[in-house]
Amino acid sequence: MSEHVTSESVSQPEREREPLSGGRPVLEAEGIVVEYGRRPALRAVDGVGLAVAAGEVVALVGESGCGKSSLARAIVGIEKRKAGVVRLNGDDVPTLGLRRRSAAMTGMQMVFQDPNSSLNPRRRVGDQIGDGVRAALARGDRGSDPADWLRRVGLDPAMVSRFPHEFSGGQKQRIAIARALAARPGMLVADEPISALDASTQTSVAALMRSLSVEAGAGMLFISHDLSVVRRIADRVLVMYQGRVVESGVTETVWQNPLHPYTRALLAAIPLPDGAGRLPVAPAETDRAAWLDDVPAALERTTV
Ligand SMILES: Nc1ncnc2c1ncn2[C@@H]1O[C@H](COP(=O)(O)OP(=O)(O)OP(=O)(O)O)[C@@H](O)[C@H]1O
Repeated sequence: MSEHVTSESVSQPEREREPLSGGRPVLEAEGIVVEYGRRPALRAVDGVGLAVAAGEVVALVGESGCGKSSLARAIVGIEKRKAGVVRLNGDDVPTLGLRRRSAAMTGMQMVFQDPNSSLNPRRRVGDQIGDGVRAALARGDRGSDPADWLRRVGLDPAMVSRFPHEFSGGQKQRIAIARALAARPGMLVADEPISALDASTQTSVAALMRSLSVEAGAGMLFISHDLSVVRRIADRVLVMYQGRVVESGVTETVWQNPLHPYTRALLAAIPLPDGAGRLPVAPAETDRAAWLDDVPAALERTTV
């Protein structure tokens, strides 16, 4: 599935830097390092920097275990950073526990993979969307009507007093998205928000996330294994491999002309219409070193 990589084949042409495709940066992260355990520590994120502009969708892709979730959690501030800084609209984002973070950092909202664990089964969906509305009000932003949010995510506003179990998985994820956006965040971080959904609803939920976040002027970091959805909704893409961003750029540019061998392997493994094909398996140990050595050239065009 993945192409053969040798030390000769990894040298890349120098590329120009791509501008941000949106406006001003809402999120800036520099030198993020996340480690787990001790002696030896596992370095899950190894010095990643990125920026996301207001109204821009940036996708984060890479094989399982490459550090995407760790990076997302470090950005939001619910994972401890060993090093690095994160700024939201110029203000430092501290690392806090989940509960303290929700109170302090409503300017950045996260959408998780499983809406069953992110929604409270015992609270009416309108009340849960109301949490988002109250967060916006607490920051001095405009309020909004939870029922109207249901309408905006394609659900019947009359369902506002129902409980989560009365909705399908895709509908629950729409409710989680409504709650996040009702907080009027500057930045939405979505960690595999469509992978737990039926294939039939994945694309529509992803497209909805894009249209609502763009409309709200929020930036979005969108983590997904589904490269066809990524191509469709992301302005830019970051390719992560073994804790580092090995390539980034405007989505279509990366698709048409991937510079890094790992990106080429990743794109070559896009699932075929019949469902065959998967993300590439990791290369042999010798090739791993070569892939990581190749990072600077592929990042030349891309530093954000
Ligand atoms: N809480 C933790 N404690 C110890 N190791 C962890 C923890 N969370 C993640 N890891 C490890 O860190 C590495 C990166 O994991 P992470 O979940 O960030 O990857 P990922 O790219 O999001 O994977 P996936 O696509 O499968 O969700 C993996 O080796 C993982 O086993």
